[in-house]
Amino acid sequence: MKIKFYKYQGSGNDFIIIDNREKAGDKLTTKQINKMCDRHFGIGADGLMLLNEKEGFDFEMVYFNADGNLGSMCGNGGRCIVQFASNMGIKKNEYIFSASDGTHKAKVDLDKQVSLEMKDVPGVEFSLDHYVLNTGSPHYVKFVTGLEDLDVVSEGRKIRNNKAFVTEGINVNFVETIDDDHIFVRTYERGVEDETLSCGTGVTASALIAAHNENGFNRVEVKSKGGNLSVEFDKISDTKFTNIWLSGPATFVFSGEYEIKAY
Ligand SMILES: N[C@H](CCC[C@H](N)C(=O)O)C(=O)O
Repeated sequence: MKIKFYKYQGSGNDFIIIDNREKAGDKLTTKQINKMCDRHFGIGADGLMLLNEKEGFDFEMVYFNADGNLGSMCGNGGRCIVQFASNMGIKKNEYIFSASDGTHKAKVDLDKQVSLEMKDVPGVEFSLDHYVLNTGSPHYVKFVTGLEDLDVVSEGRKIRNNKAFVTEGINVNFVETIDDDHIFVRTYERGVEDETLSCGTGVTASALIAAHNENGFNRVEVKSKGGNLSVEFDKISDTKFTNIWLSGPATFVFSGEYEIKAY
């Protein structure tokens, strides 16, 4: 059986998207999704998304990690699926869609940048050398220097697999401060079990922790290996954030048909 797919990328975080309004992707198994995301035997991607119809929303986003399992919220994926919806003829000034962590608003700018409202962050756990918070997905944030040369895969994997996180998994972000309102972020992603070129929920988590204004409005520019993003938010206190918007490019790359094997 063949399935039509679309490939998108948002700051180098790349996704397969399936228009599932006619339920073409409903029966995909974990193994099939994993194979489609495989960079040697499949299309290649960090994750796969289904765009579903949902009553009361412009659409629903269902996100799978490259390992084929359902993931939690994906910030770059969310921005890509909004661009996809727009390209598929779902035109809105402001999108409202449903995802694993709740309702999201989004906007596509004239220059095709996509801004996505992330869920509020009600709490942050502080530890001696790192922070843990949930921006739709769970994130570990650690400030470092010399990030360009850090072995993110082995350092990230160690943290992701330590006793506290091994069962649920966690995404691990290493952050270097460039100046007051610029940071550089590299992320080891659970479910991909590798470094990705950018992780939207990770960039968001890192920006919240790096906020330069004590309270009130903040804007943090974030460099990732795959491109630049910005995060705007209102900081209520050191642990509470609201009105969080992640913005950056989200681009169609190619489309095609994939031959699905029976696994
Ligand atoms: N790449 C994604 C994060 C996916 C989260 C996933 N790795 C999980 O923890 O289930 C992003 O742009 O936010």
